[in-house]
Amino acid sequence: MINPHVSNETAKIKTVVFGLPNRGPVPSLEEAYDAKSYEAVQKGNYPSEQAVIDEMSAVLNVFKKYNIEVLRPKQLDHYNQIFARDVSFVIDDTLFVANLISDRGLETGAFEDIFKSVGDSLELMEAPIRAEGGDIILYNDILFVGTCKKENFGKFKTTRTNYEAVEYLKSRFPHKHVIPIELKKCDTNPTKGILHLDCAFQPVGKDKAIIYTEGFENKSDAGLMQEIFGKNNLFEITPEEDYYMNTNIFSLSPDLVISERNFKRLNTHLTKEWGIAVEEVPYAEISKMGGLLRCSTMPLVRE
Ligand SMILES: NC(=O)NCCC[C@H](N)C(=O)O
Repeated sequence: MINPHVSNETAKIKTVVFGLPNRGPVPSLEEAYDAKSYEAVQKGNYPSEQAVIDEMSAVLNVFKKYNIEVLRPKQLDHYNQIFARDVSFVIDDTLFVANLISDRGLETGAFEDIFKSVGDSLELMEAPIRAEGGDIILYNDILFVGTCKKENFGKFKTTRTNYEAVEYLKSRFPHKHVIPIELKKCDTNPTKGILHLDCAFQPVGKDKAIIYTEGFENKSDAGLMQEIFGKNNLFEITPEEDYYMNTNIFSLSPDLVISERNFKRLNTHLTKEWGIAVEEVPYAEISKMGGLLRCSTMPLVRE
């Protein structure tokens, strides 16, 4: 029996669910459900099965090095199971089952044993609520929820978390400040839209964050982040860095992260300016499917 517990993005990780290195068949343009996959299909450079296996093995080695307990979903046939983050998410002591986009619907069943392992600490997000873990970002008494302009929900495949989810989480966690962040959306051009909130923002350390404010629909949300974290505690990334998903690293503790080896400016800032050690891994191929390190990890227990 596991007692799920996560209240922020950075406390020492004990147990993590890590996606499987199955990328499924290469989708057609019509089947792609995020802009980076769309672009990779269009350009003919969708990652190979072997590249995905190699990149995820490098992350597994880091988990092993730090004695982190790793759980895996059950393997499905011919299905993309890399991005465990979105399938479910822990808020405080409850494991929520996401209500995923239907294109990813089979991923939930593959988590059955993980859901069973938490006993009664399980709760379903049901229609009309739509929510995916990439949009849920915890910062202790603050809960950031990535969403989009109300009139855009359902018009894009990259709209995954709706205002019904925001309202539900407000009532479910009355002691938390639930802050919706509207994201720009575009299904075909990754430079014009943001899939999930963790593709434009993530707290690191104890009081800092990596941020891409150009991905936010409202300028006021950039101001709000400055109020919460303070200007010097925000590392603003460039459009090019966002294209490669620099916000989407994974914290093992407040002073240790796993990051992509090509994120030179970010990794230098983390180590030299913020005293956060970086385990560098190759993950650039996986980024072509619209997710990176946060997206493929789902923390079940942090300290
Ligand atoms: N949290 C995330 O941003 N997850 C990445 C999911 C990528 C996947 N291709 C999707 O569109 O759902």
